[in-house]
Amino acid sequence: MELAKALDLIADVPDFPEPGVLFRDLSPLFADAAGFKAVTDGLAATVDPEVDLLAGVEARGFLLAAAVGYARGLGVALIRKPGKLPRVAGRVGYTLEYGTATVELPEGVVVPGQRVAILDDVLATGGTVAATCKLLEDAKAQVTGVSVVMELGALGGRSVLEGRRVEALRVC
Ligand SMILES: O=P(O)(O)OC[C@H]1O[C@H](OP(=O)(O)OP(=O)(O)O)[C@H](O)[C@@H]1O
Ligand SMILES: Nc1ncnc2[nH]cnc12
Repeated sequence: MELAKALDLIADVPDFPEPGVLFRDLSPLFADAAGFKAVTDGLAATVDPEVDLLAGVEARGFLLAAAVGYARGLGVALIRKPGKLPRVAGRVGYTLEYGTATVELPEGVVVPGQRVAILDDVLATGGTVAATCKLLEDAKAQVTGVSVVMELGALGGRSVLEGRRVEALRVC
């Protein structure tokens, strides 16, 4: 499937999870075999060839990082929401378009000096990815870039990540 057609499978849902938020729901895209493949291939092409490891952000980022990791022969660091990890190497709090959140890095996953690319579905305010960059850099990893399916340009995520390589398959 053509990438543009795959991206058209993303549904816009008004007023979720709260009034005023236009939620970009990737569920129909993930459920479509050809669409999921097109987006996986599109994201895989954005990842620097020199990367050692991918980082996927819970929960939707897990699917994308796993698929791209398989396509590119790379492992995945699971960047998790609080309370899930038995051994926490680091923790960073941040604000989201609709609330506050925390991300955690598991122990024994990142080796100092490793080059890591971050994968997620949506870049909105950039809070999640900025927190993930800090988490990885606190662990002495080198963040090579960020790849997302959709960037919500009006929410300014790219400016929060100034100086970083940010690749989006679609900017809305
Ligand atoms: O750029 P930001 O403003 O930080 O927003 C983007 C983040 O928000 C969504 O995750 P959410 O926290 O809703 O979690 P989920 O994937 O578990 O649904 C999305 O999957 C990104 O991770
Ligand atoms: N509008 C939105 N749609 C989907 N995921 C999001 N994460 C933050 N804002 C979002």
